[in-house]
Amino acid sequence: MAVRKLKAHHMTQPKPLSSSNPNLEFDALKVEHVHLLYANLPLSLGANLVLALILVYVQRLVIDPAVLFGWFISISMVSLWRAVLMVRWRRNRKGDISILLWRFRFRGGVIASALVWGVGGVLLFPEGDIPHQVFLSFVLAGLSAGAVTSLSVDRLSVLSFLLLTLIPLIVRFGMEGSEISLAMGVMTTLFLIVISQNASRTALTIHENIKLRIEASAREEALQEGKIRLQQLNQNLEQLVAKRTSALRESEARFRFLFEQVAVGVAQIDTMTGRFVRVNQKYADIIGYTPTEMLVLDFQSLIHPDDLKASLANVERLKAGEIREFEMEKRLFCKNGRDIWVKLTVSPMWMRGAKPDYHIVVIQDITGHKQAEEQVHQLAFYDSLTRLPNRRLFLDRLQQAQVHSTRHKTNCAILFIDLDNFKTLNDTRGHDVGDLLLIEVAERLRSSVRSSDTVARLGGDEFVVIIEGLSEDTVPAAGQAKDIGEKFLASITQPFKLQEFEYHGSSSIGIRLFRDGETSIDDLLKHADTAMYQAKTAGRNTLCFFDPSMQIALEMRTTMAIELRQAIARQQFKLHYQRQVNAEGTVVGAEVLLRWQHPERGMISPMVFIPIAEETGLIVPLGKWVLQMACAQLKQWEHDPDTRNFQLAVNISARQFRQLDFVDEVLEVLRKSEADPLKLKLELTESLVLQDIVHSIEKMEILCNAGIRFALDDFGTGHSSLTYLKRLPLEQIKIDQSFVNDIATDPSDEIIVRTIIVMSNSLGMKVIAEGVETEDQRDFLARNGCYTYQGYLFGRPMPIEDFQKLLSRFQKI
Ligand SMILES: Nc1nc2c(ncn2[C@@H]2O[C@H](COP(=O)(O)O[C@H]3[C@@H](O)[C@H](n4cnc5c(=O)[nH]c(N)nc54)O[C@@H]3COP(=O)(O)O)[C@@H](O)[C@H]2O)c(=O)[nH]1
Repeated sequence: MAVRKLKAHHMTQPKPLSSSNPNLEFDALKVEHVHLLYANLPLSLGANLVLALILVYVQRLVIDPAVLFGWFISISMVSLWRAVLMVRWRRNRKGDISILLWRFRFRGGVIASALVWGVGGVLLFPEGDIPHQVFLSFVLAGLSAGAVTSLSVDRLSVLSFLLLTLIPLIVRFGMEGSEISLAMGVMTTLFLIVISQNASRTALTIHENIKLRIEASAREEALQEGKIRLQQLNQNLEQLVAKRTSALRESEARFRFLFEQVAVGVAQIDTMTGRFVRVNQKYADIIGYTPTEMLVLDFQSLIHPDDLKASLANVERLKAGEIREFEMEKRLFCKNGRDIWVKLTVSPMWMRGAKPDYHIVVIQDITGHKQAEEQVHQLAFYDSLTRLPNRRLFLDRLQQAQVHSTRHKTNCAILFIDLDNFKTLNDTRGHDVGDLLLIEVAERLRSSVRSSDTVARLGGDEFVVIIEGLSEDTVPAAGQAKDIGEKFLASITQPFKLQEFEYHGSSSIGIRLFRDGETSIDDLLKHADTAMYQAKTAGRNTLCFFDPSMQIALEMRTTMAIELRQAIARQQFKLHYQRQVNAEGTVVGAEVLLRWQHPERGMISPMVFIPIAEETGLIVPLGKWVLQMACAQLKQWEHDPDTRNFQLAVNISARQFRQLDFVDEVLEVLRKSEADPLKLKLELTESLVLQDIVHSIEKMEILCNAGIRFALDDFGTGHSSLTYLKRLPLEQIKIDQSFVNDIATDPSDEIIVRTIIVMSNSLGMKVIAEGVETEDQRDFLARNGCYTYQGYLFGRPMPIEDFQKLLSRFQKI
């Protein structure tokens, strides 16, 4: 019987059955027991009544009818009660009455019935009438045997029935006292024992059977339930999958609709290949391709080169997870080759791993905005006629130039340019022609400067130019500014073709040099304007500096440059020789130093004229002359045993060294003079060598191979570095006099000098100190390993005659 059915008999709250739950199993057992008991009851009651009737009928002859009647009524009442019980069980078994109560009631009925039968075994026992006694025994034994079958489901019921039914009979047989009665009693007792045992065993067997059945049912039930649950789960799962699939389809449809209908361009790009994976129509339309054409393109190839770096940097940051998305404005190339401005947003899309698999790119064509912006910018910052920056932008650039000059310590200049007689042209030829002149002047100014310089129009015929990155020193910077100003003057004096007529114009230029932020930009502009008016007053077509001393210095410079040129031809240059001595004070050589003997101004320092000679290029012939003189002197010294081993140091300027034929020229001078190259020492400065280290080394090595020696002049004042020092073919390092000056007083100079000496020694280079003026300085240098000196302590630079005279007088000091 299925457990589900068993549960129906259970009058308590139905509970799920499980073989693993012993309580539930026990409940089910009881239910089954009670059910079987009541199920067997109709037959049992029927048999009871039939047997009672037969018994009463057979015993009527030997037992008092009243007893018989009374007993029969009793058994009938008991049977009736049990029948009622059975009917109620059938009706009410699903009610709320405990199964134990039903079992109790049943047992009550059994006991009552057994008691009546047991009483019957005494009352209906005919004394001395063996056949009727046997019959009675037979009925009761039969009844007991029947009870074993119908009651053995419940051991208590069956045993109590057997005991209560048979024991009175056994007692009665015993009371009879006859041999046969006693034998019958013994036999009935044996029967009782045997049948009780059987009943017990049957009860056990039935119990086990039911238990097995229940367990099997429970297992089957559990299996069935599992199956049902699985089916339900499966069903739920299918429903869920169906729901999700439909949601996904819906979302996909929505996405596709959005992707296609959205008013911006959307594309999906493979992060690995940079290729377009999916492109909506709008995207393709913006850049003039079809979506299919775009699938063979990679995103990078469409980006304008100017925006590529910034774009790739953003993509890298996105890939690295540094940013969640980025937005930028950039240019993309269209299919027709033109570029457009787009506002672009890129966000990552993950499918598999930690790194994004795709990028979603959204673009909006903002070319129109950009053009409008550009127009607004042009109107705000540019002069509409000449397209030059206007006053606003000029002031901004001027501010930037100030910052730049402060940071880099370079000079800048403002050139204020005003066209001469512009008003007359305007009045006579009309504004259109005037405008044409302004446009043309703007173009000429623009083409005369570097793109980094600013040419602006302030209004009318006033132009301003900002020149940045001029020399650090004021006078050379002024010279550079003047050169540019003169270029402008010359350019504007070139004829202009204005419509059909040729116009000859000129301009006046005011120059204001500036170096840091001390002067306000308004003042700078005013100063340049003032200088321009000075130029106008000076007769136009000219330029003026705001600072008159600058003008004077420049003029002097110009004069000196002219005079320098003449000085070579007029042989106004002389060479002075300054001795170089060793630790013992013995002269080991000299440095040649150029002097300009000016007929009016007297002796001019090389500090003054060498920079001008450099600027004008005159240093090249001048330097060659110095070299020729030095080599001739060396050749001469060869004849004297006292001077034969002298080395002569010659200063080489940067411009001279940079000449393409410098090496050939030096070798040529040496060859012609027949001087010993080993005695010639060329002094190069650190900055000169570092300007172009590769070519410097190249040239030095060729000359070195020819026997010429090199010394590094002014060492310590530049960017001294071991790395380059090791690469240079140097014989000697010259400690700059600025360090020597203060070695006694400045501890840091002391350290620098010591370091230079140690470094030179470790690199296997000789070291010489220049500017040695005191014995203390010499002693300090000697103590620290420098044994060659040059300076006023040993002798000032002097003409060769004095040098020779002194040589013969004091070989030692
Ligand atoms: N390219 C060339 N440059 C040259 C040449 N001749 C000179 N110069 C360079 O001009 C700079 C100034 O030279 P000068 O005025 O001659 O000064 C030199 C010495 O007079 C001076 N000196 C020497 N000893 C002392 C001293 O004890 N005290 C002191 N205050 N000054 C002293 O030092 C100058 C030597 O400098 P250096 O060349 O670095 O050894 C100078 O830079 C010259 O290089 C030339 O023909 N060509």
